[in-house]
Amino acid sequence: MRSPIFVAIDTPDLERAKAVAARVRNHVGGLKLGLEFFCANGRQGIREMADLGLPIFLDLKLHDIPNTVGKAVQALRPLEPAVLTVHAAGGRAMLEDAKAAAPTGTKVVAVTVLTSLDRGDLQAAGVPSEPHEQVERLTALARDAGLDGVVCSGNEVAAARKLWPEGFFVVPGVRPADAHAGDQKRVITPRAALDAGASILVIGRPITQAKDPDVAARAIEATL
Ligand SMILES: O=C(O)c1cc(=O)[nH]c(=O)n1[C@@H]1O[C@H](COP(=O)(O)O)[C@@H](O)[C@H]1O
Repeated sequence: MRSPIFVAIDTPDLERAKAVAARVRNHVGGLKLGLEFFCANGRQGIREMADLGLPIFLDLKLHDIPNTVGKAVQALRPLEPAVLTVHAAGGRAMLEDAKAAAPTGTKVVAVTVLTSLDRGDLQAAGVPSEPHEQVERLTALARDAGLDGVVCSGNEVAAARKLWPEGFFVVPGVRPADAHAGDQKRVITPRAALDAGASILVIGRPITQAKDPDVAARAIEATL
């Protein structure tokens, strides 16, 4: 079976991205490319990474009015990513337009509450809820809008899956027991995330910043 690990290749440097991906390709299930990579390398860069033969998770976290997001997703159609992200907070109409514009084979998933945020950050933004309440609320919104799944932390994925048993659950903020959390506030180990119901795990720095990314990916895989 393919590994549930999608490695987050967060770099603007195409050659470095290719080198890291080539090192870890046998121990991960796919490549996640985000804003940093896309702003520097665009659609051509995504195509070059797709040539390595692994599924591509295009993490652009689109969040705008429905028309703009729908047109942006249309512009991305030729890339046929395996997974594409939008922000659930964009609202139901935006989520529906994103899904309608995506290729049939693309899973459109909605980011609920970023794993870098905690209760205090939500309060400061005017959201008077605990992260898990807000994740549940936005998971129900994404489900009702016809999306394929959501992104949430491993702390909430069990509750979110209860609301949406057939949903596709992406869990970032994943840290092996001895790793630094860095800017992530809601973290979980890879094993615990899978046990709680994650469909795939997004793991970046614990692999990409390791002295040997392949060894790091293998060590994480061995814990699953
Ligand atoms: O959508 C995401 O992938 C995402 C959502 C979220 O809530 N938190 C989050 O960290 N991510 C992404 O997951 C990756 C995490 O990277 P590391 O913290 O280095 O493992 C980054 O590429 C983030 O952009």
